[in-house]
Amino acid sequence: MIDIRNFGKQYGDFTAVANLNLQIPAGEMFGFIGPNGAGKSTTIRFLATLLKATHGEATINGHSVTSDPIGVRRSVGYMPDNFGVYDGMKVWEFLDFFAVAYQVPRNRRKAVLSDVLELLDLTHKRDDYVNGLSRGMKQRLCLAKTLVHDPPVLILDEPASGLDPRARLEVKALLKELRSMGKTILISSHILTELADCCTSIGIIERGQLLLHGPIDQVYRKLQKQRILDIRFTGDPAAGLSLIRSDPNVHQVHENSRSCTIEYAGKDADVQRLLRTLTKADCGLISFADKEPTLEDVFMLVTKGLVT
Ligand SMILES: Nc1ncnc2c1ncn2[C@@H]1O[C@H](COP(=O)(O)OP(=O)(O)OP(=O)(O)O)[C@@H](O)[C@H]1O
Repeated sequence: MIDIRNFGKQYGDFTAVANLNLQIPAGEMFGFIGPNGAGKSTTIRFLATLLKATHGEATINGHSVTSDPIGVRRSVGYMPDNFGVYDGMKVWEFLDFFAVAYQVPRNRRKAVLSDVLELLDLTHKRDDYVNGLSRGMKQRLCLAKTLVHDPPVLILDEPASGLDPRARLEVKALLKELRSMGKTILISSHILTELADCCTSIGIIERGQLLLHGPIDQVYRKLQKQRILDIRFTGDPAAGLSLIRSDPNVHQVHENSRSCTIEYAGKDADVQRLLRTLTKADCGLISFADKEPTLEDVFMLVTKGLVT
């Protein structure tokens, strides 16, 4: 369980994070989502006991980040957004180094390393030099080192950044496997779709403010009052667009050459009425879709203040 109470961080006059309150129950995979500079790493570094808060407190599995940092470090596997690897070190030496640092008993180290290498599909790279690994493998190795002391909680700062689509999928599959092993996982990203199908709950942060958080289905439900309509026309969309704009439930219209995406606040009956109006008007309507909101949509709506 991760419990953050009233966390705030100031850099001089600048507020990087303001009064953040967040509880993540054990066994969750929590997606911490926000654009660049939103305050994700600041919060994560505080949880990893690497940054002093201006105010507030957090506990991880009952250990206070401020008064029991050693207890926190024993419970947490932390993967930073930027990590260094050491020249002239082999993959197994890198992991062994962290196993020693985390006081894994000598007689268990060999087995732990072999398990972790197996889990991360790095066994065949055991004797390779770390600095010769591809970026994706380095990333996997960094994830491997967060697991050597078998922590119940993983805090991962953008673990898939800079990876190609296939390597991203591999990281996602791994995270799912770690969750099925009972780990509580906090993972940050500025790419929403990356987290859509593996997180159980999400929080959206922007400019240091946590705008929305909760179980993923709850966040989707909140969105239902705001829907996205995707409308296409065969020819000039001007006539259709003018009808669309006259509907009071239309919040915003994003136009393309022969289609538009609408942020719409109406209920099912209103959507049906708009569809009927467009069909009757003979304005070249060729498709009309009431889209399932994606996480991207949630993010855009929340950060624009349309969903609270
Ligand atoms: N040491 C520092 N001194 C001054 N400002 C800082 C410092 N560290 C972070 N900031 C500022 O605090 C804000 C939050 O930064 P943070 O790194 O937490 O964002 P982030 O959400 O992790 O972004 P990214 O996705 O780019 O990593 C940013 O505006 C950043 O410039």
